[in-house]
Amino acid sequence: RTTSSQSGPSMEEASTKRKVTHTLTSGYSDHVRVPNVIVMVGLPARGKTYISKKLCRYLNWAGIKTRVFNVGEYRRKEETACDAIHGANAYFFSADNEEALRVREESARRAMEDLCEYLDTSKGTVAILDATNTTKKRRKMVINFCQEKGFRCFFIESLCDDPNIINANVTDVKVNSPDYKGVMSAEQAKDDFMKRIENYAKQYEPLDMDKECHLSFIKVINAGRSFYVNRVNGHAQSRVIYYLMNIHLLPRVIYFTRHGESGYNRMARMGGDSPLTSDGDAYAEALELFFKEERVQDLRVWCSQKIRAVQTAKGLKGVAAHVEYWKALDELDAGICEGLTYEDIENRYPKQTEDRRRDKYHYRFPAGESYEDVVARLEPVMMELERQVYLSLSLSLHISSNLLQGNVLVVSHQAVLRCILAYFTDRALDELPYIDVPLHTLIKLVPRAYSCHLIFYTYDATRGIWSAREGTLN
Ligand SMILES: O=c1[nH]cnc2c1c(-c1ccc(Cl)cc1)cn2-c1ccccc1
Repeated sequence: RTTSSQSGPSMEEASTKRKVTHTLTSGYSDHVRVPNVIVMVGLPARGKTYISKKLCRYLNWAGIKTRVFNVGEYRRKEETACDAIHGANAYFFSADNEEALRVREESARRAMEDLCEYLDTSKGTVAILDATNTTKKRRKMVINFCQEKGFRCFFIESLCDDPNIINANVTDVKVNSPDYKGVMSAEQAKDDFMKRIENYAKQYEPLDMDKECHLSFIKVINAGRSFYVNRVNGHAQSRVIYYLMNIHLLPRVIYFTRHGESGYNRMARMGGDSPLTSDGDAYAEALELFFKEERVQDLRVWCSQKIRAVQTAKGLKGVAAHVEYWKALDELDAGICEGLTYEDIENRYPKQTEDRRRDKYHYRFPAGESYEDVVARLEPVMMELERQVYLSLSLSLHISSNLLQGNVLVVSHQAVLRCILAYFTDRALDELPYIDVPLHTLIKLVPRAYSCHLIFYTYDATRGIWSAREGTLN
């Protein structure tokens, strides 16, 4: 049985033939998993791919298996197959180019086929159809397809008339797109792309608040400055809306570090609440110097409530605008294994050790937590991280641009930072518990359009010097 939040079942609800079954995941979120198709709507350069990729990364991190189906990529495959480079020619996207229309129809069909296979074989719960879908005719086709299959349909339309944002998009993303790379100069590519937008604009029918009011959709206006929401259905859709209302466009820097070395680290004991060693203290001092020199404006420090983390952040009161302590940032609770060495655990609890080795992400310590539990309790932190600059973005639109620097330093623990970094780097959940997060290493994360840039600063306590490297997480 599917429930609908608004009065009476909506059209696609009534026709949903698929019997909804409860799929108990790891007992944490036994939500009803109706396959959802999220359908992007909007002109080119409205951030549809940006939203699709970011949403996909967030839902997977939250344990909701999701995949993006980008029709442009199918078209490019089609073009390579027939050895053409239509994409680098705005005329390809005009409505009166018969041959082009056929290629585009074919690519949309292939994308829908793969999307259907993904949901039908339960590889995933949410599929995101990343395409313009700018006419009622096209949207009707998608709705009929979903009805036949018993998939729930949810539209995300991105409307944007702010030239600054569109320019940022075309400059950041479009000029580097495979359509243009190596085919023409950035200037020509930008020009051609603006013509491509024109071609779509002629046929564009925005989601009609009256004639399409039976559909479930959200209109995002000007990169999240305002929203219009219609007929939200079920768990996945409400998570999507909650997330969209917290993400923003603005790149800002986020720093991460574990606490300095603690007494328990030195004794190879798990968890506990031990203070820093002398090396740990040296790291805390070096961190203070680092941020004095880095001259980060309006730095906010978010710290766990463990002694070793509080001591690590102690010196930052002078350089940070604000230091706050989150229990949600405390280390994974090892329950009955708290305070034991890894050796003790292997000797005393061989079965637990084997269970953990087999599935480290879902394994929960008796009277303790699993990585999955830590991910769930971190969600408010992630939202606040995203919202943090979002607020200053809206503030800055009325006050001044220097408020944009909503930079945050997170002082936490190995397991917690693995969960947070997996979110930003789109790491698979089964790899998450093995991400390398060494002590005395400050990680600087600079978000980009579709990825993020990482810099690792390692402090050598004996020689008292920092060394930096750019790169990816191991
Ligand atoms: O609304 C847009 N219009 C044009 N461009 C856009 C957006 C958004 C955006 C959309 C919705 C939300 Cl909730 C947040 C951001 C992101 N971008 C983007 C900008 C630069 C590079 C890559 C993507």
